[in-house]
Amino acid sequence: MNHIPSVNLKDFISNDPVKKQQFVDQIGKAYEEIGFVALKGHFLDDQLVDNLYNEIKNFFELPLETKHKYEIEGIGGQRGYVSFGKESAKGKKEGDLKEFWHFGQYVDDNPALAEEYPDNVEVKELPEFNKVGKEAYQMLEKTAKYVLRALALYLDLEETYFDNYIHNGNSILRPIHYPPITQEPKDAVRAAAHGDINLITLLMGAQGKGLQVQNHKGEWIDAIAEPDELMINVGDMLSRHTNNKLKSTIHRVVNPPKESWGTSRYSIPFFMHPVSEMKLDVLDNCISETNPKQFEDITAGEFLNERLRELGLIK
Ligand SMILES: O=C(O)CCC(=O)C(=O)O
Ligand SMILES: [Fe+2]
Repeated sequence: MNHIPSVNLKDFISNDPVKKQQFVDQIGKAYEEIGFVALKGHFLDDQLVDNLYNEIKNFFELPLETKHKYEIEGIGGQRGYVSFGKESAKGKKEGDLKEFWHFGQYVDDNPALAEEYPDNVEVKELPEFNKVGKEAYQMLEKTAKYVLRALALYLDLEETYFDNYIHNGNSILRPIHYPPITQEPKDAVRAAAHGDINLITLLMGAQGKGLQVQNHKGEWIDAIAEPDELMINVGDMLSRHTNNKLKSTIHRVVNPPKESWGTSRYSIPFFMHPVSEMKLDVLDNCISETNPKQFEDITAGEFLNERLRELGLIK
């Protein structure tokens, strides 16, 4: 496969059972082969998308000393600002050429969990920043819930199988700024090759060149979305849970050609996580003689901690 298939979530949400089943089959097949789809018909409207880009551009343009105020020690970068070069892909020593922000879950019906998650960080200089971030978070979460319902059906589970695991899940909205490149980057890239940690990722901002996905032949293919599409991929948690029936595909963000070094890239992934207690143990119906169990039993919380350590975000 040398392109990313496109699907429309409206087909799934429609009351037409034929269209609904077609969506399930299309996304399931795409995730068994390339692990990515471009998705139309999501719940983000244009105004919200514009507002979010404005807010995050304004944030990243703040003076470094202001941004540093929002870099919180001791929480593995799980909320607030993470400065340039701090995160490196698993197994790589050079930091990625990016800075980013993390919005986390908004819990209002479970005091114990509200206590467990770090608080979201308020940006004082930008009065609309947190409101817009929260709205985008919740619309992406809603979109992800339907995508997971389709995948549950594809996996012969109850349609609402994931609903309880993702309610109040430990998901993260990560606006990323890849600044202009000002000196020879040597081995450093905007985002080195990696697989995502979480269940699924919904990515805003894949409209320009930069994001590349490795197909099963090992070739890098460009992943470019239409203006109204989100790029949505399988992460390692879902790949483990399905015994790699659904593929968490390695992807990267390459540096632009030298004549475009002066331009920034902004992208905004939403990493859909379940609650920490969810068991990622391989589903029985994904084990067979030809595909024996490939992964040890582990919870989502344990798996996340293991990976944050490998990324250099916790010690
Ligand atoms: O910036 C992008 O387009 C992709 C970023 C990404 O893959 C990630 O943050 O996991
Ligand atoms: Fe990624």
